[in-house]
Amino acid sequence: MELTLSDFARLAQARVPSGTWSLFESAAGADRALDADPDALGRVRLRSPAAPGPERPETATTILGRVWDAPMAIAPLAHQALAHPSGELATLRGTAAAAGVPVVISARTEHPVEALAAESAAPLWLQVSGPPDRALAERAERAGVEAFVLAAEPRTAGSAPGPGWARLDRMRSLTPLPILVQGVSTGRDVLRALGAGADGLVVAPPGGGLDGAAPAAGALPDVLREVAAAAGRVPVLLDGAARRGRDVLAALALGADAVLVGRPVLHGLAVGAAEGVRSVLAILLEEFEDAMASAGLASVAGIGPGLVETAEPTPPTPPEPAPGGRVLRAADLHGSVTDPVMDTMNFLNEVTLRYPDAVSFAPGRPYGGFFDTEQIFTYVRRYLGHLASEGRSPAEVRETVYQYGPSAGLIRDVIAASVRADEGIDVPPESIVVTVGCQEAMFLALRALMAGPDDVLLVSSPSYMGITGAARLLDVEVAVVEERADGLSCADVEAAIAAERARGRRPRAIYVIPDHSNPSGITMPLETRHELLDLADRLDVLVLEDSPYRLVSPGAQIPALKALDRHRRVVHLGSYAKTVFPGARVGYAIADQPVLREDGTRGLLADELAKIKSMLTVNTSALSQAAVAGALLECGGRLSELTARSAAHYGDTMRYTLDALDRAFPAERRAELGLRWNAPTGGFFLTLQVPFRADNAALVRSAEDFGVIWTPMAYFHLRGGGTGTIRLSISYLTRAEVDEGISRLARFIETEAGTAPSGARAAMTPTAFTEVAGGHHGD
Ligand SMILES: Cc1cc2nc3c(=O)[nH]c(=O)nc-3n(C[C@H](O)[C@H](O)[C@H](O)COP(=O)(O)O)c2cc1C
Repeated sequence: MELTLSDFARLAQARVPSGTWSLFESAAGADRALDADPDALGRVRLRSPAAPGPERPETATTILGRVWDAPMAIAPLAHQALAHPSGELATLRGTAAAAGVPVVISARTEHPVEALAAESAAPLWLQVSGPPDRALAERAERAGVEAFVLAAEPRTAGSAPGPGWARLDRMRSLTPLPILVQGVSTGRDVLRALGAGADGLVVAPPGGGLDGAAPAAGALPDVLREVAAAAGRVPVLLDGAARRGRDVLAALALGADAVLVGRPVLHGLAVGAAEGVRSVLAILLEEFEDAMASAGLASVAGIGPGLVETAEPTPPTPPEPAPGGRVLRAADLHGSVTDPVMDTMNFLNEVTLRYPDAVSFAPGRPYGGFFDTEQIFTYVRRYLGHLASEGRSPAEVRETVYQYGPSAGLIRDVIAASVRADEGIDVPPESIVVTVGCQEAMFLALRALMAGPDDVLLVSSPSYMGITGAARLLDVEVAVVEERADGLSCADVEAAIAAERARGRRPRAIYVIPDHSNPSGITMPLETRHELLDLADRLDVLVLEDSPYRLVSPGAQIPALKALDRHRRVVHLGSYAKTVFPGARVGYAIADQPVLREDGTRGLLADELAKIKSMLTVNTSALSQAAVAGALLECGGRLSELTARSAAHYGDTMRYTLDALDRAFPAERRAELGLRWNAPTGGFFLTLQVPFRADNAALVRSAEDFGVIWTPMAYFHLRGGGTGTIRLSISYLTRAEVDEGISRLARFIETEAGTAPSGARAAMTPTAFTEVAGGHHGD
């Protein structure tokens, strides 16, 4: 008869004194109650496959860069000598004999870490409780420990214990090894842990929160799902409750990456020392293989939420691989998929979703108060009427909107007239390509200009993520020119070009946002614009000018670089997202640079961009182009007339926000705190230098304790920096929201600067929260 883990439990109970047995059951010493619901995983219903999987599925998995034989590890266990005198040493031997999986050594071990390491063929992780200790961290590293597990702070009756985040910070400063945080049980815990630099999470069963927050109310599957969803790419380990191989499968299907096995190991130890531990793990592993095979799974990567049978409809899940089929590994996909540049904003978005009551200074989206659904129809009709007035027949008008259209765009003439009227940019329609948002214009320009591996794009830093993301997608090398306090310096650009050339590279273009930049809010002075154009001419580079905020900023604007461009050095990347509406996804490129082809014919760079576009998006939606052209025609091509109201609104909100900051931090207080901000004359963004580290951890504290969200400027610095600066977007907020938001921000800043008592949120009235509800994704 094949033994199961419950057989081992029974045998163990018979062997150990009853006091020891009740200690194991209650786990006195684990600082928390175990298993609010011991069969939580057993009750998870798994779907049966259409066809069985291979008899011996692949159980190996990669966690924190190491391959494990199976998605399980040994939980931290004190008191092992009560199960068998050889205790942890036998556990280490038994584990190594069964499978290459880590053993987490309890913080309460009685053995020096060196002695355990000497005994261990299994990877060792070390649990750390109490204040992190440099000497121990160093000894552990020297002994070959591969990761640390930061124990949850003990709960104390009636009082909330310290959250333990300072310990994580401290531990982070002591070791380069991965640190996993134990005891997370809510999405909020996850955000805090990730914000403080955790490399992995150990999920507490319901009832065991990390920071003394209310114990997770949900059942284990819900808790696990929530944590796994918030964790993203960081591994999630479920702490306990696996009693059968099928439980391991259920845990993984709910989102865990592995499970920690506790008491079954003690049972094995009590029954047969190292051999008992080996048997227990071998049984669990074999059962796990069987469970995978019955679920039709060939490998651990194929385990997903689709496996779980649910009563209520589930959100769409990634497709299961066909039985016996293969799954794609992210590591085999283009590097952009896993590049942190590509998901910098995810954390911010996650925070925004988690704290919907916070006032958010993060989103760079236009104010919605001026949108009017009917207007879309008016605009489209206006453009169709315009086509008819140009002599097109009804059939031709119909074809224009219903059919594919020219790749370069339908509305180039309307755009050419508009940029002439508004900006004094005098270019023929043929030099324009209408794109799917400005993002496509960037993509086309980079694709056309960046011909080989030596070509480099210069980008002023802090940088807009759209351009660095597009460069990453295209494998384009980026060289950074750091902005100074007052913006880009041409001497720095020249030095960067020289440095790149000295490295054998060919700088092709520099990307700039000259007006009210995102993210810094800085505007390039007129002299610098002339200087930059001269420099571009002299050093034979192009300037990619992206300037979406000009016409939604109050007052006269400094001429656009393209308006000053006498030698066709500027490719202007236009956007109608802020001026008309972002849902249209219409932008454009002005690329009037002459191109000499191999056959001696000439064309414009715009022709080449259109060629590329024909293979990317074919053409920009005719309906969207019609809506935008209709808007331009409505105002006689003068977009500035259409945007006069929104420009005044944004200008007013910017001034209002600056005044609110002034009131919150009068000059003297500002100086005491070392707090500074710039005062943009337009655009959506301003930046604040703050006297503390404005990182993800600070952002979570700000959202959670003060109800205010902002963007860390460090997100926009490609080569590090910006850690003491935050970006505030004013575009989406009403005056009431600005008032509330700045007063919350002020309390947060004072607290971070160590000058005000924490817990300010508790002092706020609940109505203050509900009145200003509304958090949104940032960009
Ligand atoms: C006797 C005993 C000692 C334990 N010691 C620790 C410990 O030192 N640190 C810790 O974080 N958890 C400790 N635990 C909890 C286990 O790590 C594990 O989370 C728990 O047993 C749930 O897993 P299981 O359901 O597989 O037993 C202990 C549990 C038992 C039964």
